[in-house]
Parts: sequence; C-alpha cells; structure tokens
Amino acid sequence: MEVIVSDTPQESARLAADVITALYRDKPDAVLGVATGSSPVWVYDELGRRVGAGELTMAAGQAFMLDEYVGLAADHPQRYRHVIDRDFTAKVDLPADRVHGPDGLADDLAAACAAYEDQIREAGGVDLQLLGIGTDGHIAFNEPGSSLASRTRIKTLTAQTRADNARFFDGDVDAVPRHCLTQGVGTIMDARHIVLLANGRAKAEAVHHLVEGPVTAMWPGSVLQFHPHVTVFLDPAAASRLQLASYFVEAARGKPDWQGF
Ligand SMILES: N[C@@H]1[C@@H](O)[C@H](O)[C@@H](COP(=O)(O)O)O[C@@H]1O
Repeated sequence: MEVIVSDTPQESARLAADVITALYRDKPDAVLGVATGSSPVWVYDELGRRVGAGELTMAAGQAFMLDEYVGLAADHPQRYRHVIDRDFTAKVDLPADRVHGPDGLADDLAAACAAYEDQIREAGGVDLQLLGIGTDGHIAFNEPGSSLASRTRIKTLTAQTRADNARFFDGDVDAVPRHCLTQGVGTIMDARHIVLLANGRAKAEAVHHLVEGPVTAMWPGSVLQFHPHVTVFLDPAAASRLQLASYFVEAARGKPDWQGF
C-alpha cells in the first residue's frame, strides 16, 4: 500500500488525476470505477479541466459505479446515478451510456446485483477503482461486519452512515434510505489498481484502521492491505492518527516523480 500525504485535498486530487491520466494514455478504453461522496469530487473537477484543455480523453472508456440507494424515486437528486452524472459524467467526455450502475429500482434486486457483476466481468474488469472511506471504515456501502469476500448485493445501512449522509438530504436522517445495492468487498478487490482518497479529521480513525489496523470485517477498508496495488491519498488531518505519518511524509518528499504509481 502506498500512502501519500499531501498538504491539501486539492493537491491529492491532482495527483489522483495524474494516475488516471496516465492510465488513459496507456489504455484509451480503460475501465474506471467511480465513487460518490465528497472525497473524489476534486478529482472529477480536475479530470474535467484536463479534458477541456485537450490533455486527456476518456471518450473510449467505460465507468462503473460502486453503489446505489434502494428505492429512491427515479428523479430524486440524491440517487447515485444522478450524483455521478452531475459530479463526473457531465464534466468529462466519457459517453453517458458507458457509465454503469446497479439498479436500485429493479423489481428483482438480487437479479440486478448478479447482472451487475456480469456486466463488470464482460467489460474486462475495473482497471482503476476510485474509493472514499466512511467514518466507520466502510468502502462503497460495505458496512462493518461485511464479508470480506462479498459480491454485489443488498445491504442495510448503519445508523452512522445514514447520519453521515443526512447532509445530502437537507439534514433529515429519516429521508436517507435504509438499504442500498453495493459492489462487494470481493468485487472491489478485483480492481487492478485501487486509489483511495480521504480528507479531514473525521476520517482519521478509519484511515488508521485501513492502513495500520489488523484486517477485520469491523473495518472493511482494512482488507485493502491484501491488495497488491493500492494508492492512498490523504490530507494531513486524515493522516493525523497514523503511527507511520512522519515516515509517509518523508517518503513523499524523497519521491522524484509522481507519475507511474
Ligand atoms: N457510499 C459512499 C461511499 O462510497 C463514500 O466513500 C462515503 C464517504 O463519503 P465522503 O467522501 O463524502 O466522506 O460515502 C458514501 O457512504
């Protein structure tokens, strides 16, 4: 696991965008895994800027979302489909019909989950998965206690996650759905490169468990310690509980070239 502590979230986002830019240069039809939440938004802004400036094209790519709420009305602005359309797809040149997500309005949710797994496999798997992390250590919507081998399925959200996400529902926790469809931990682990961003002190405990804790389903992000290619971008506040923080900062200073993680 490579851990990079930057001075600001914006600098982390630029570095993450460098990794994605390098991927699309090498592989124009690359498959990107996209995440909702505030953590990746600056990455999407930077990708959009680069596409606009002619420095990057994702036009031959595909993207797969991590998760979706169950039962939110088709036109609800907080459906992750709409969030990704607004935060990511609208900014880049990747055609909207090549951005896929699990169908939280399907009549048969289990079948929709299985179909989504098939779709990812048929696309050749995810080349680079962008991730955030919840304050309780969840990745996508794999809450504490999730099987570390899980595949895309229906999950119940914890009270903590619903409280965290109430800010997107005018502060009304009762408006936050109780269920979601989410890629499983095992599905995420199949991605060839995982790039996780975390910012702010509220993430410091989850980041500590992710990087330094024992691998446990109680902190699902910790399973990334078993993945051969993970890059974690942190701001100083998110890194503040790492025992190895000064080591990571020193290592970053000695690094001559950020390209080619
Ligand atoms: N399902 C998403 C996760 O994919 C995301 O990582 C998490 C953290 O969001 P933020 O980046 O806004 O802190 O929020 C949601 O629960």
